Amino acid sequence: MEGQVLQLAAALVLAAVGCLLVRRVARWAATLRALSKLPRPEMSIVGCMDMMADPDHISHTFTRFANELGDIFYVRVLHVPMVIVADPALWQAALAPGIDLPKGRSVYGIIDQMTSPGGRHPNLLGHHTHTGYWRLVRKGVAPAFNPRNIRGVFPHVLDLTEQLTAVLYRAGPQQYLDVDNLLQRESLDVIARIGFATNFGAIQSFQMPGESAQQQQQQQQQQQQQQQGQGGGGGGGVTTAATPAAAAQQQQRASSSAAVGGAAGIDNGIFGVMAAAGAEVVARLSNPMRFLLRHVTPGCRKGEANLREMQARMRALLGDIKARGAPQEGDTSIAAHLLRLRDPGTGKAGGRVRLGSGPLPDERLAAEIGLFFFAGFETTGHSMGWTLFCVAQHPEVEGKICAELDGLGLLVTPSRPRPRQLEYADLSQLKYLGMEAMRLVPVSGGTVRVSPDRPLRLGGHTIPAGVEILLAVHALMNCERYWDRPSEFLPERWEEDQAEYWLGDAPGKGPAKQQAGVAAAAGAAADGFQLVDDEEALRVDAARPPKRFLPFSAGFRNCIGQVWSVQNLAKMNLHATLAVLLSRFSFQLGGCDPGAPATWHCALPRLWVAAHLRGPGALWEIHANRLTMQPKDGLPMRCIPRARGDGPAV
Ligand code: HEM
Repeated sequence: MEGQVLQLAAALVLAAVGCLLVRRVARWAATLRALSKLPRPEMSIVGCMDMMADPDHISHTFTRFANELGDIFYVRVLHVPMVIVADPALWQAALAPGIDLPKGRSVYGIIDQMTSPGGRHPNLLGHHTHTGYWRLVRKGVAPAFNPRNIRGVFPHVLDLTEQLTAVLYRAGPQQYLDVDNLLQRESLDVIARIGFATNFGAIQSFQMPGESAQQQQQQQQQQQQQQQGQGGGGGGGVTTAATPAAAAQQQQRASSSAAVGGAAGIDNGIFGVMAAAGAEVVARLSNPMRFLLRHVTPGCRKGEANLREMQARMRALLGDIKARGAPQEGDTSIAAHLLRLRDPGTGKAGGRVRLGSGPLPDERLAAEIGLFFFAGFETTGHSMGWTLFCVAQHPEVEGKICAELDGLGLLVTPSRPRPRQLEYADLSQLKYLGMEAMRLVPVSGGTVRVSPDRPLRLGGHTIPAGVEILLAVHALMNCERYWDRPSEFLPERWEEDQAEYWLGDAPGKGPAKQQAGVAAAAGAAADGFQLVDDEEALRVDAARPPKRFLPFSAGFRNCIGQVWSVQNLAKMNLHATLAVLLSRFSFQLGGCDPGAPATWHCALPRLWVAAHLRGPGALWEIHANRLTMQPKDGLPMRCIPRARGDGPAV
């Protein structure tokens, strides 16, 4: 009798599992049937394996598909379909307030695994916009990034830039340095300093090629003493305050530096810890089995250990912050805003997160701190690196930047070896830095959303429920339909009025007709995006032409480092650092120069970059297996001080 009951139970369980499987397979088949009306690139049965085997970066692959197939198409990642969108109007529609599609878990779930053990405490980035948790954190922390606060932390950025230039001066003009690595370190130190009043010492722990650890330590000590002596001034060629604003800035820099300068720093190895954790995220994205095998195979165990190490560092940093006591009233750092977060007590906390009435629990705070570093340092560092990469290959552009800096009295020249110091107000005068390299080589892949629990009309196509949609930023900003000569580095394109917007005319076919463009964009938006059964809910602001330049994404879920449209953290750091670097140095790429060490040459020349970025024979690879778009083997450059008079003619 007992045996029969067991058999019956087993049969029922099997039947239930079978039903579930059949339903899943039927749903999957229906999804593919519905998507089959969308264009799809030719692929073998294993779908994305072809893309993974493709040595090109996935962002370039999607741009190529967008040029060939149109603004919306789909690919299969093994059996899982993903819709790719490259059209500005559809981007605008998908991110419009009131629509704002939920985030796709296949990507953000893995980022959660980096910031909390097993991804148990999802961070800000992956939460749905409509959850109480996302609103609480985003609204609570955004003021740290408002223009007044960003202006206030400008002296810190200058101070760290001085540390960076000190490394370059120390290296001398003959040495090749991995400038991309240094710029990431600078961005990491900036976030640590201004966000968490902590000295990570990532710039100072940069090891010069051929330098022993002992020599490096001595250099660090010397540099620290020098900074304390100068009140944080650093070792560059520019320390003179020419205006009262600069004098006040210098004073502020001295006190800001002193505020953190004495702190020992969590650990100099932090840069390596962050990089190893980032690498594991990427490994899990291409192979989600790594999570399941995290305690089994040696490789997966190591990857898990790297994530745990990063989490431990973030918990240690939180402990350090809490040990300072409750944040002061005027403290506008990210840390202070995080510590002040309280559940408003609406009882409407969304998702799986239940907020109590007290402060956020430590594990959530540590996860958010980890996210701010993860989201901010590589993105900003590589964006600066790519700008120098492009500028180094375009002497005419470098000449224009120098002319701009010279006009402001900021350029180091043989006759002006100690120009005045960069001021916050100068940043808005620098028109030539920034945008074009971010368009051509956007570091972020875009944003991954998912069609909600009802089918979606997008660009005239029906997308079934639960399908992930990649708003592909490289495709958007490099598509031939929306840009004139998209694969060329042409900073002058930003001199045109409204260059950020897609105004409707096909590029290269006559002047943009704004009115017609707006109408076309509005038509596409209204027509192109509705929930099948809820059109009214998805009205799009037809008056606005859609943007075609969105490196920071858009809408509610745009980058918090870019939350205000004026100078914000990402842009301020990028502009200030590049202005200081280019006013003092000319950068020469390794690989363009017969004197460059052979190890910097790519073994297999990847001609995409050479062809597209017009490098004079530069054999550069973009790392195909990284989340952010980054140079494969770093960015070897010689940094030639301008005061020697061997920079470009201005
Ligand atoms: C050039 C530099 C940067 C670029 C290109 C960039 C780009 C982006 C993009 C595209 C997103 C949306 C991601 C998605 O939906 O998947 C994003 C979100 C975010 N970024 Fe940035 N970012 C930069 C710098 C920073 C900095 C400096 C910080 C802060 C220290 C930061 C913090 C964040 C956060 C917290 C989010 C999530 C916001 C939310 O979901 O509400 N980013 N960023």
